[in-house]
Amino acid sequence: MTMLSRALSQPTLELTESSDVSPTRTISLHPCRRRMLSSCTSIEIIEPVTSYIEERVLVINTGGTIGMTPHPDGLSPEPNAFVKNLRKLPFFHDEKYAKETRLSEYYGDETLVLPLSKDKKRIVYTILEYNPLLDSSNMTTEDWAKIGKDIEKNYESYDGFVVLHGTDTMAYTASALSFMCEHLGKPIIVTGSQVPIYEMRNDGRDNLLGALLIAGQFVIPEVCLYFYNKLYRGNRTTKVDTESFNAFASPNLTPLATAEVGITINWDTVWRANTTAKFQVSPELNRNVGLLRLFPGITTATIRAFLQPPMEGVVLETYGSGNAPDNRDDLLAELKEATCLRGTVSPFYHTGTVLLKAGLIPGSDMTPEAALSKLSYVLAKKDLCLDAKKKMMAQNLRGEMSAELAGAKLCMRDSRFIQAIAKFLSISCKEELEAIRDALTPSLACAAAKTGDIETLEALKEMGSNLCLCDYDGRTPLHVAACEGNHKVVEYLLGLGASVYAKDRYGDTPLSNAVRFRKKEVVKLLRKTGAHFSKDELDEAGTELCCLAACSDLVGLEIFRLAGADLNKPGYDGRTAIRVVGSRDTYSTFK
Ligand SMILES: NC(=O)C[C@H](N)C(=O)O
Repeated sequence: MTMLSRALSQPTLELTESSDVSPTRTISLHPCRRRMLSSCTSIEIIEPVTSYIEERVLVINTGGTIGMTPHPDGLSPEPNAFVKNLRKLPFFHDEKYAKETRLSEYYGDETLVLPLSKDKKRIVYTILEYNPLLDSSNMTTEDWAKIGKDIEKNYESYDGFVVLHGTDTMAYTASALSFMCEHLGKPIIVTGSQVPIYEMRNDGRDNLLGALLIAGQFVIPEVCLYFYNKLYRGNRTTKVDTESFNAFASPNLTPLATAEVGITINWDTVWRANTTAKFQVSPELNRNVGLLRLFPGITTATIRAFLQPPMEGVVLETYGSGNAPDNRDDLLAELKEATCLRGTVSPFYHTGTVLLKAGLIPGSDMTPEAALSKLSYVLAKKDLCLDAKKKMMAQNLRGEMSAELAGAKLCMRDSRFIQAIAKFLSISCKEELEAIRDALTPSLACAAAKTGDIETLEALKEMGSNLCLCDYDGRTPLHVAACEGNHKVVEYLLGLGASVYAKDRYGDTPLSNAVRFRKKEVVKLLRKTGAHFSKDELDEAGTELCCLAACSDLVGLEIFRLAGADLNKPGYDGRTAIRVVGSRDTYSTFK
């Protein structure tokens, strides 16, 4: 039997399952094999291609030095050159795999594939190039909104997003995107370079490769900035150097990841939205905002002029830890008149408290870029009154400022269980204790999720463990709870920011698990949180729906429908599930 005829015969072999309690049996063709089958016109022998998990990344190329070439007036972006050039570089495109799996026929010429990663994943990436490509100094809030809307439009088709961008205003764009992208569950990584990727010595290749590998392999639900082997939270960054490859700093937050011999993710630092709402983009931004930096001798006339309409909000950059002159009543009176936000605050000095008394909102340790874009985002919220907007400004929305430590937290070192293991293994240093914690707690949490034991999950959380982490098989407590249909546990984990996009080693998400085990209520809950089938699962659904229809498995069909599958999607032979049913009674029940 050829690979093709074996694959085609599977649907009929799998048609028999239809009970309410047993899992839905589905045929899972690897994306590359499905591509090969879909482009076949006649039966032919297909050489086996080893199946690895494919992850899809959308690269939005907005411009910047990374894709610039020299022109008489200096460097400027070169249109329609980027993909062509990457295609020629073997570490950016595996031509052999692409040919064998008919990548271009399926996804188009703008899609390339990286060589197999160390973690045995294939990153298939599509480049969406903007026209015109921009030097980032020319970017406006409209460009930020366009990026946001494109991500929203393509959100369900990709596992992660990379935004290629100039470095000059990259920290502003990353900050703005972090606020505009509400309830984000997938990585968005902004990157670029100091030297064009076309030059012999450049930083663009490393930056792009690192960003692609992280966006394709790790579910970091944040807008990040990747530069010079470090992944930062985007709204914590600022450009600090125009000459060095190490152009960005994150002054008040350690990197989320470092890419050295291996890629190490600092999961404890990753920000997770504690919401169970679906991803959406709020592209509206208020442009009547400003950034005013205090300097010795600033006049009240300058401040007054700055605060004139149409100005609706101002970020005040102060001295040191949030100080301003306390001997300048004229200046304080001007500020009192306005509603401002200042960059950082410490009630340590009298010169610091005067601004609080003048009614300004403390900005904690936000960067000016983050404070300004946050203000612009918050002021654009039409349905909020001024007080609500002020409150929102003081809240930590996307990890843009350091949270106050809410009392001493029980840590792993206090756990008798871990202590006993540490003693047994003669371990005492913090790093080793944390390594034990990280190795053991995902499995313990999965076990608790299986039995619906929220108390144990809570205890593990109290001990400092991250309930969103996966075990040795890539399975998270959410996967397990979804399989078991433990609705309460699923709700609890989603509330802690567990990712509905986490994939286990077989490429399964909590949603595909809930569908397989027919956990209808969990499917509904996961969908409410934004979970969706991947493009490949949707493409494959037609055949699976036909299988279910052939044995009148209404429960299975209903679960697929709830999970977002289109009942009109044709199967491998062009027939839809509705045609397969053939009986009016059955048809009317699931129409
Ligand atoms: N390195 C760079 O990308 C600088 C360039 N002027 C830009 O911001 O687009």
